[in-house]
This record gives sequence, C-alpha cells and structure tokens, in this order.
Amino acid sequence: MSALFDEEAMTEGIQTPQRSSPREAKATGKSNVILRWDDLNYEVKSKVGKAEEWRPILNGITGEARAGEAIAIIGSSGAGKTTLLNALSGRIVGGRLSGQILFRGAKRHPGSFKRVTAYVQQDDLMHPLLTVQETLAYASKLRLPNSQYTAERKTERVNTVIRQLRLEGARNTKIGDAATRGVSGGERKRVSIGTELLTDPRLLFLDEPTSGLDSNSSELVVELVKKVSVDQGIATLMTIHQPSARIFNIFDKVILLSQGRVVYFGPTSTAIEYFASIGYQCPMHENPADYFIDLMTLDYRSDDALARSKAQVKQLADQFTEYEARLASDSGSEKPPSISGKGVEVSGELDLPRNNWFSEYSTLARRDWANARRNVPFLMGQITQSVFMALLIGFMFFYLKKDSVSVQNRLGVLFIIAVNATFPIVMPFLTLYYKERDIMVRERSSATYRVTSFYVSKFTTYVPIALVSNTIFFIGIYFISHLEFDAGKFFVGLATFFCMSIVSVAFLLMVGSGVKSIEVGFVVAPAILTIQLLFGGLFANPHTITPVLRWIRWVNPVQYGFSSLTQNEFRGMTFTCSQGTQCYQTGADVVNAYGVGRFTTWQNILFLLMLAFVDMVAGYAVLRWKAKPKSIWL
Ligand SMILES: Nc1ncnc2c1ncn2[C@@H]1O[C@H](COP(=O)(O)OP(=O)(O)OP(=O)(O)O)[C@@H](O)[C@H]1O
Repeated sequence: MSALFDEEAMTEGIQTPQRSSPREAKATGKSNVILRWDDLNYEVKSKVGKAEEWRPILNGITGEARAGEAIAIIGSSGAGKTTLLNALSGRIVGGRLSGQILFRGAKRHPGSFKRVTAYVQQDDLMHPLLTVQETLAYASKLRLPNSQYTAERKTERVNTVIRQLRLEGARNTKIGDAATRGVSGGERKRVSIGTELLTDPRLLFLDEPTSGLDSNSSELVVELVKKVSVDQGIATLMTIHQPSARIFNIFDKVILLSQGRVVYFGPTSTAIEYFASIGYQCPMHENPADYFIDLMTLDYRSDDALARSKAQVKQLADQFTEYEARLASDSGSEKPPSISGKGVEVSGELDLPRNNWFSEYSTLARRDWANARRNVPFLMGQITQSVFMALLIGFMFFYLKKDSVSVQNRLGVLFIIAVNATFPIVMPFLTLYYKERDIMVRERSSATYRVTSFYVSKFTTYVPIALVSNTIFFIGIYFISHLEFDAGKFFVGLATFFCMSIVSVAFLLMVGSGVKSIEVGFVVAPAILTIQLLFGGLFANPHTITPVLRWIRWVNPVQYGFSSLTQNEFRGMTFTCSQGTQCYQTGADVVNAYGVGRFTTWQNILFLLMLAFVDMVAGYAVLRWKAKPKSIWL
C-alpha cells in the first residue's frame, strides 16, 4: 500500500461522523456492505437474419461492495463492464434485467438511490466557460440541500473536494473545450469526480475514468479516488481498461469479466494466487492485469483459435463458479433473502432532499448568465449581425416616401422585420441550447434538479439577449428606412417585434427539446421557419390560400407579426398617386388588399403571446418525457 493510505490519511478528512468506517463496522459487528448484487442476468434483443433472439450480455453475476473498498471491473472490450456498472447504478436502459440488487440491505428507491450515490461518466460534460471553483460551487448549490447545508458549509465542502482532488492549482482555470484552452485532461476528470463527491456519496461508480489520460494522470486519478473512498467509507466501483501494474495494485478487489461472466472476483492481492491454483501462473515480470485480460480475450484470428479461446473462457468462468460455491459452503453463507415489492426509501439520515424550485431556478439562472456573459463570440456575433442587417436593409429601403410606389417597399421592410425576429434568433440559440440540454440530461441523471427550473432558466436567459440584439436591429431599420415617425407606432411596432422574438425563443426551445440531435434540429427548424415565411402574408394573400393549408395561419407567428406591423404602420396613412401605378389612397386600402386585417394589432400580439405559451408548454412536455430516466430497476 502506498504512503497515501497511511493511518493518518485514513482518518483525515472524514466528513460524516455518523458514517461507520470499515474498521468500526467490523468492531461493532455492523455490516458494511453497501451494495450487494445476486445472480444478475441481462439480455438484449438482437436480430439474427429476420428473426429476433435474446442475446445474453451478463450472466449470473454475484458480488458485493463494502464501505471503503475500491473495486475494479476489468475485462477486454465487449466483456460487459459498462453494462454491469450501469445495471448496478440503475442506469440500464432497454433489454431484460433480472436478479437482485440490495443497497444497504434494502431494495433501491430510484430517486434517493441516485441522490446518495454518484456516477462519473466516461466523457466529461461540463460548462467550458466556468472555472473549476465555479463548476463545483454551482454543483454544490444545486445538489446539496439547503436544509442540511448552509452557504458556508457548501463552500467548505467545495474547498474540501478541491483539496482532496488536488485541484488547488487549477481552482481559477476555466474548464475549457475544443475552442477554449482550459484545464488538463486529468484535471478535467478530477473536476468531474469532484462534482460527484460533493454530495458525500455512499457509492461511487466510475466508467473508464482513466481513458484518454497518460499513465501519470491515470495513476493520480485512481490513487485519489481510492484515498477518498477509504477516508470517507465510500464503496467505489470502476470499469478500467488495461490498467498498469501499479494501478492494478491500488484496488482492493477486482472483478474480472469475460463474455458477461465473472472469471474472478476477490482481493487483488490473491488474484495471482487464485489463477496459479487453477493452472495459470502469471509470469514474474508481467503486468497481472495484462496477463488476465489475455487469458479472457477471445482470439478471432482463426476459427480454431476462436473455438479454443471460447472454451478457455467458459472453463475459467466455470472454475470460478465452483470455487465460489466451495467457499460459500465452507463458510456456510447463504444468499440474502429475496425482497419483493416497491423500493424502500433510503433512511432519513442518508437521503438528500431536493431544494425548492426557486432555489434551483435562481442557481441555474445565475449559472446561465455567467455562461452567457462570458460567451463573447456569441454575443458579438448576435450584435454584429443585428447592426449589419439593420444597415443593409435600412439602406436597401432608404428613407421611404409616402407615395403609392413606396407601399411595396414599406410592406417589404415590415415583412423583413417580421422574418428577422425568427431565423437570426432560432438558429444561433438552438446551437447553444443543444449543448446545454446535453449537460442537463447528464446532471438530471443524478436527480440534480427539476426539468422546469432548467427550462424556465433557459427561457429567461435567452429572451433578454434576443431582445437586446433585436432592438438594435429594429431601431436601426426604423429610422434609416424612415417608417412612420410616431411614438405610438414605434412602441407598438417594437412590442410586436418583442413578442415575435419571444415566440422564436419558445419555438427553438420546443424544437431543441423535441428533436434529439442537433443535425436533425438544424433541418427541422429552418424547414418550419421557411413555411412560416411562405405563409407570412406577403407572398400569398391569406384569404386565397387553398383551404387545406389555411389552418397554418393559426400557428404562424410571421403572419400575426406581419399583420400587426402592417396595420400599425399603415394606420391613418394616405398616399399620393402617380400615373401608371396601382394606387392605394389610404393605409386601410393596403391592409384590405393584402388581407392582413383579419385581427387587430392587439389581437395579433395576444395570439403571438399565446403561441409562445403553447410552444413553451409543448417543449417542456416533450423535454420532460425525454429527460425522464427510463432505466430498469431491480
Ligand atoms: N442495449 C444494448 N443493445 C445491444 N447490445 C448491447 C447493449 N448493451 C450492451 N450491448 C453489447 O454487450 C456487450 C458488452 O457491452 P459493454 O459496453 O458493457 O462492454 P464493455 O466491456 O464496457 O466494452 P468496452 O470496454 O469496449 O467499452 C457488447 O458486445 C455490446 O455491444
């Protein structure tokens, strides 16, 4: 054991006095088994030609994880490591799972189990523009209950985690991503682990925490996780790919998996001895992990080699089953009793209640604003395109006159204003939303916050940004094109434009929530916006559209917006007629000719607000349904 795990280190930093350490548990005779799983079987449907059959992925897996233990799940690619981790952590989706899993001796309750356990996924999804300290601070505000943690205790908890994971040097460094340089890969992984450790979990699952890291960073990650597990009495299970000999020896126990069966589960220190006892002596200077993986890997180089390796894997798994049965009969241990019925809530002492909606919302809104403020390229892009479009269109329709020739141009400007409240908002914000939605799904998998608080926070962050950049556009075009200079008309026009922008934000949230991938979202959103534009009222008179398609007007914000802007602008106007042109004498003539006077300006504005509401509710409903964990629970 390395110096990291000396006596002093074992006791330093224990955060929960009520939790019994492995040693205390032994002394008091209290069981320190945190998780026990029995006879786990998992199969998925797979197609064989035209027929479908159930393909086994996990086969009769049994084991347990105790407080303070770090267990590695090792096996070659496709052995079932991630599947086992997902089954144990309650994240398996689809297929058929059977067997029994007990958390502290009781059946798991999905909500509270997820709150008091932690899962670190292989890819670290975090906000790139936040610093390490901020990432952990926001996570502590969202995940630690206000009823049990004061603001000072939350800060203390963040500082402890930063210290434990040796992140002091990177405290104020941004997380970063492909576009922005940030923390190193190892630090990033440690931040990911840190956000999970904040809640002081009983069980920690990690999926390939060392993948993509160099050997030193990998070793540091595993050593630190092991130290925290010992210090805080956490049972840790991690999948790991080809660990070095040094990393292998850090683990207390190891589960060797091959073809969904356990080939060995027990102390790391006795693995070599066990394999030697069944005729597989690990050579002196070979990494034991490599040696075991070689034994368990199927050899696809030829049919003969494949048959031989399959037989060997089967033999290894059978031998271990016999070995376990012998051990069980020697010690007289029995399987735990089956527990049926609904899951039991984790005891009050353990469960972490959720914070109230306003607390979640205000933390998420502050985090969203911090992200938005720092996203300078995005903000500059929005403002630049608003200024550019205002100048381009303003000068295209420069200083409109009040003759009948200008009517067409005036309608053109109004229509462009209406359309500009859709595309330039929807497309850029949709990109942002997709990134943030993925982080939300990740955070929600630990039951971190409600979908509504996330959704409303996105709406209240995007709307002001959209309104500010769009106001620049509206004011620019209004004065350069010389639309009717009248305070009342200006503000009603601006109000219409604002309402259209709000509908656009609601629309993008709906598309981003309903359409799974950004690639498809980027096809669906412009297609719908183009239809809105075509039926907007300028190209085709709404009264003459084929009856089958007439319903589109009810759900078309461009039509409501264009109608409102047109009526507002042309109200009370008169035009001088020049010879040889079609002549509208009054604004009312224009409104009638274009068929945009069905509803009044204010009615159109009301319809816009109603559309925004409907889009919001539809987007929320679909997001809630999609973000709902669909895992199978035992
Ligand atoms: N839902 C599923 N549908 C179809 N096949 C599945 C499903 N889940 C797992 N599998 C299959 O089960 C096997 C084990 O997958 P798993 O991801 O657990 O392996 P692994 O040991 O973690 O591999 P790797 O180290 O390559 O990630 C693979 O062959 C995989 O294709």
